[in-house]
Amino acid sequence: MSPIVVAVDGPAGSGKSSVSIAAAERLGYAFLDTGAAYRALAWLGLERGVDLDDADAVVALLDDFDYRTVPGADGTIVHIGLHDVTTAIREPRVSAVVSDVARIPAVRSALNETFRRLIDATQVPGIVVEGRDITTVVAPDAAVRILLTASEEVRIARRSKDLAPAQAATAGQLRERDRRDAQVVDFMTAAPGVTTLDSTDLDFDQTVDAVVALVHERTGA
Ligand SMILES: Nc1ncnc2c1ncn2[C@@H]1O[C@H](COP(=O)(O)OP(=O)(O)OP(=O)(O)O)[C@@H](O)[C@H]1O
Ligand SMILES: Nc1ccn([C@@H]2O[C@H](COP(=O)(O)O)[C@@H](O)[C@H]2O)c(=O)n1
Repeated sequence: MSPIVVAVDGPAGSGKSSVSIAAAERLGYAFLDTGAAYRALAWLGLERGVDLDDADAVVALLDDFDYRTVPGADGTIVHIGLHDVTTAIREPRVSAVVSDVARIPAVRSALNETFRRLIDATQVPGIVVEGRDITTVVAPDAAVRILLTASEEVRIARRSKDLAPAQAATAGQLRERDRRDAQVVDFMTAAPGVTTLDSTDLDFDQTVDAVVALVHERTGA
């Protein structure tokens, strides 16, 4: 049977991963972080010294992109081949270039196919899938579609807390990443049928509660 899909989109630092992981756990659902795949491909490009402005060279990386994920206690454990890149793909140097990879249409179609395969293979009743174009492109027919937002100021402040003091200045990087990503997909305005959840004035638990309540309301489960 097809899983219940909860699609969550939103800008950088809006809480998509952390809130989706917690909501999935409460619901007994699986979780899919689509940004991790874009980050892993960008990481591979950096490792290989590929010019990420060269679309053909980036697309060629897909032939050798052995991307694997395993659910971990704090989120998704990401491997490329035998190499654990879970931490490396979150480094500011990857965040700084991931949009270059994500703007390439052939990359988007290939990764979207991967995401749909992973969704179809879900072994539990549902899956929370988060990214930028899940509500609109990857799973537009999802049972629950959410645009998770928060003011830019609050998102930067939350992100600063995640980073080591030496890296705190890079929290502002998310503004530039949003600007570039928004040229490719619209994750700032809710498409028809998508519910906007603004967490600016909500704490973490209140935000998770709101997602879980919406899933119960929409699915009756
Ligand atoms: N409602 C909230 N109140 C306080 N902190 C929150 C809230 N939602 C998320 N956070 C915190 O904000 C930070 C950013 O969240 P998270 O990494 O989940 O965002 P994201 O949208 O997945 O970001 P990115 O797109 O950059 O990967 C985390 O430290 C998370 O715990
Ligand atoms: N559906 C998606 C998901 C992500 N991206 C790109 O990946 C980058 C990293 O995503 P995070 O969720 O980990 O921040 C993001 O900045 C986008 O460039 C995407 O295009 N579509």
